[in-house]
Amino acid sequence: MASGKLAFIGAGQMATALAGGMVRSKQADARQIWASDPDPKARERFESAIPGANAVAETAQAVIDAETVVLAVKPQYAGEALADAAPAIDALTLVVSIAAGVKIGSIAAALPDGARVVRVMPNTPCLIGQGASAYCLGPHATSEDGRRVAKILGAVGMAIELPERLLDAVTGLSGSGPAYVYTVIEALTDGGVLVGLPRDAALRLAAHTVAGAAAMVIETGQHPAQLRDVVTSPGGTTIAGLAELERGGLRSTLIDTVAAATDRSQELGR
Ligand SMILES: NC(=O)C1=CN([C@@H]2O[C@H](COP(=O)(O)OP(=O)(O)OC[C@H]3O[C@@H](n4cnc5c(N)ncnc54)[C@H](OP(=O)(O)O)[C@@H]3O)[C@@H](O)[C@H]2O)C=CC1
Ligand SMILES: O=C(O)[C@@H]1CCC=N1
Repeated sequence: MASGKLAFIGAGQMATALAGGMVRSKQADARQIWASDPDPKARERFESAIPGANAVAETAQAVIDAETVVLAVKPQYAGEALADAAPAIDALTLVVSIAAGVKIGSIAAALPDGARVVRVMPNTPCLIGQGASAYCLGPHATSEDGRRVAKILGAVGMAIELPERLLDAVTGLSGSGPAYVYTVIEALTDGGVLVGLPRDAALRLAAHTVAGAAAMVIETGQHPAQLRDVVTSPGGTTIAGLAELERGGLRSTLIDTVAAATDRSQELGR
């Protein structure tokens, strides 16, 4: 990946997040990055977010001679995007799909026999090197392809390899997860405003509280319940807040949220 053309089909949010993260982490040279997108505004945004990168209307132009092709269109457009790319794909091309729900089998079926396919589910914090991704190798992808993908994803956050049957669950948890957490941060901020904090102070306190708590889980390796107990003084403020949180059903709502998003990912793959 340090050398070689990298082509994104679709120059939207996720292509921009991944390409931007890779350039920032020096995993890719911006001039080697190409993207195709029918939307001129998306092309403009991609090129201005990643100075030196090339965004074009035609997929054939973006993918020709690419070492790695990343399918980064909405799942509904995957078929047509792959049809445009297929003539330029051969055994030398590594095809990485980030499309939610779209199975390796259906990607491979749209490409020449023997295509090397890796399915990935990243998330938007890849843009700032804090992504959480999972990936799965297709039948013709090599262990070197696996190392390459792990290196790319590792440069923009953490990544784990999982069997393909679990990638819809990953989509429901970490792929979509940033949106849940933004909602939590926004709601905490509103709570702060309700009790008298200026909005900007409340937002900063809420976001850093979420970031700090997540870092505690990651860095201490302690169970979240143990860490919560340390915050929760007998007869204190936290237990008063937690009692209300349980009455509101946050825990079961979040469980149902992940399950609903996983179901939707499965539907997109049918
Ligand atoms: N957003 C996220 O947090 C995550 C998204 N994903 C997956 O990444 C993929 C991209 O999502 P996201 O970046 O959010 O979507 P976006 O809509 O931001 O980007 C997709 C882009 O692809 C363009 N496009 C449509 N058809 C084609 C085509 N045939 N050839 C080339 N470009 C095309 C779209 O143009 P137009 O708008 O005109 O249709 C759009 O600009 C999806 O499959 C999604 O499931 C995975 C993980 C996280
Ligand atoms: O909402 C979606 O479908 C995509 C997939 C994961 C995050 N965003």
